[in-house]
Amino acid sequence: MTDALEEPATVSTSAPPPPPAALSLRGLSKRFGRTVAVDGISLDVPAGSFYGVVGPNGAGKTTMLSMATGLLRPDAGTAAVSGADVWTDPTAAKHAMGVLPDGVGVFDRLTGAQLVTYAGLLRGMDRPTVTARTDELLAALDLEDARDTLVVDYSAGMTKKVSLAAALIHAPRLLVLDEPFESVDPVSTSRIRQILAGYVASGGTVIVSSHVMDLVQRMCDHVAVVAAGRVLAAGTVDEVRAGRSLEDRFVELVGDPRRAEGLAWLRTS
Ligand SMILES: Nc1ncnc2c1ncn2[C@@H]1O[C@H](COP(=O)(O)OP(=O)(O)OP(=O)(O)O)[C@@H](O)[C@H]1O
Repeated sequence: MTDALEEPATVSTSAPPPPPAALSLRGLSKRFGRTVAVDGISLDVPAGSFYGVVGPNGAGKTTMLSMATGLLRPDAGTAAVSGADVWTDPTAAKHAMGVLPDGVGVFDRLTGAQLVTYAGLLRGMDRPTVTARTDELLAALDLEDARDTLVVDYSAGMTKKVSLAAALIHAPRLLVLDEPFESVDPVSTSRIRQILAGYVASGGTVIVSSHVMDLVQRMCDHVAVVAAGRVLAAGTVDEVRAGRSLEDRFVELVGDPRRAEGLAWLRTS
């Protein structure tokens, strides 16, 4: 009797497919009257990245992020969160995402604690979990003393922080934060950076828009430079800055044609 020959183990040589991008934009476009705010933007934000979006005033950052998060319907193009289309599969896409929009009103006749609690209950979370997380978030963002103050009486920075808490409460896998540090004091900025760094280290993805190049260079691992509704450069921070500071590279990419012109009347001597 002969021993049966063992079947050779089959070794697959094909690598597993890469995970879908945390956020994938294809040909996003938006026009307001004659103003082209976003002009066919395509961008992939890798899962697990800390992604900065920078650009001059009026570049189209808020319009792009609003379309990417389902707040503004695009004229053309698509946005998908971990493969779920934001407009045709909004439940799945929005479940995976926490959003801090810029310039969108909050329910400011609620107290800070009520606003964060409301955000958690709206996400279908149970009340004990919402209560515990609300307390933790308000403490982490230094809002404990203001928890029972109406948001309408908050400062701009406090409103930003309570809105961030509302975006975080359901522990989404993707955070989209439009200008999260605007009006926020340095201690709170540092605290928020720590929270976000820990979140990325645990596998979350953060997208932040900011005008503070130094902050983006230190905090983010990827960056996109947007101007006039288009992406001028995108990649890792080191790729985009190409050996210079991000600020120098930004000015080089975006240009500053009016730098030395005019305002002679403002010079006192
Ligand atoms: N609702 C709107 N109606 C008309 N025009 C708009 C509207 N929203 C934005 N725009 C225009 O679209 C362009 C892009 O604006 P957007 O707010 O997206 O820029 P941004 O990069 O976020 O600017 P900033 O850095 O100043 O916040 C600007 O020219 C702006 O005036």
